[in-house]
Amino acid sequence: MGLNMKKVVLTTGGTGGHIYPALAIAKELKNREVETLFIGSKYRMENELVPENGFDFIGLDIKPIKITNIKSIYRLFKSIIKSITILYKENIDCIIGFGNYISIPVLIAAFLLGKKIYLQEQNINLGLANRVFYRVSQKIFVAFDKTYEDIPRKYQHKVMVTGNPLRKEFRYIDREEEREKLKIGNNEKILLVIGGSLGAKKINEAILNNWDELFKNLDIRVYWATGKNHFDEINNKIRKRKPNDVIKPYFDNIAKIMAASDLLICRAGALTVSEVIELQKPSIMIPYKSSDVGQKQNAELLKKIGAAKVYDEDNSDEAIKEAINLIKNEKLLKKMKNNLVLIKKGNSTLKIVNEIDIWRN
Ligand SMILES: CC(=O)N[C@H]1[C@@H](OP(=O)(O)OP(=O)(O)OC[C@H]2O[C@@H](n3ccc(=O)[nH]c3=O)[C@H](O)[C@@H]2O)O[C@H](CO)[C@@H](O)[C@@H]1O
Repeated sequence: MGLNMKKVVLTTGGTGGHIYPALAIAKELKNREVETLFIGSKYRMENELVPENGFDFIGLDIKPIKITNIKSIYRLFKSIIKSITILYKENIDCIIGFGNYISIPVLIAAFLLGKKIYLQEQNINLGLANRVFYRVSQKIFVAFDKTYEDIPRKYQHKVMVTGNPLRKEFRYIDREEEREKLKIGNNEKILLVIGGSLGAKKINEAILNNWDELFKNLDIRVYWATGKNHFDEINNKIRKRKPNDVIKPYFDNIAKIMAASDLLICRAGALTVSEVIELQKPSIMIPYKSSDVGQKQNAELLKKIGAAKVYDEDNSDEAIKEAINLIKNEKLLKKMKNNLVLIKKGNSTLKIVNEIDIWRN
């Protein structure tokens, strides 16, 4: 590693939705011979996902912050001090925060040390961490035009609408080629069922409730990611399945399956939404209920342009029934697909990396 190499810290964690965009940026930085270091929580999935992708990672003792709990405040304080030590020693050129509480102590440390801060927001609505820091950031890269509404006019010059950085596989992929590789018949319909990066209990239950009906539809092949924690239970419960159905805890090759699919049943996590837009896939979305994570707004955007049908968690059963009908309605599927062209954003990773100012330091 050269003495004069530039160095960028990426702080992120919690779920795939916050980590994958950071990995996409890190890969592009690596292409440009910029060093990177990830800082996240030692308790969450970044702890494995980041090193698996070949990047340096430091996991801190970070847990959700409860301001009424002394122990939680003490832990926050400790992670700020630790972050200051790390950032000081590493002599970094800038830091990029990807939202989530995990980024908070690291960004506080960066602010105290006067480091350049950039932010990336995956969701339509600005999340809590990004809400705290946009004032002191150089720029905030957002995925959707609507996010402007969450930022006062005074700070809007800091906003750049780039779309979400997606894994590279999503950019260079062809539906027909992937269908051929998966040996999908001409009349076969592919239904992809995924929760977020951790799976979705409600969606799983609804699929189980409607499994007999799905089984009867011989022309529907189901690809179902249950989430790692739910897999064993589900696998034991299902007695009959069509030979082509694929049930797994998680698909590592999701871009390929998504490209090959005709319809998705999914949560409305920001990354899933951006991937669905990029590959122009019709979907039935069942957003996660908690208002903290903004999935409802993400889903509404697609509904508004006629690209997705949206169901409340409590109506998940109906959503599955609708999917079984919709997947046979080629005319409507085509229309939904075409409506997505309107909001495609192009290569966000390049736009962001081009904009980061580390060369003048
Ligand atoms: C419960 C929760 O906190 N959810 C939040 C979390 O979502 P979460 O990380 O769960 O969901 P996202 O949709 O943003 O990302 C999921 C990612 O996992 C991938 N995937 C999924 C299943 C699979 O089998 N294989 C696979 O690769 C998807 O392709 C996608 O890239 O962060 C998002 C981004 O800030 C938010 O919008 C969500 O509200």
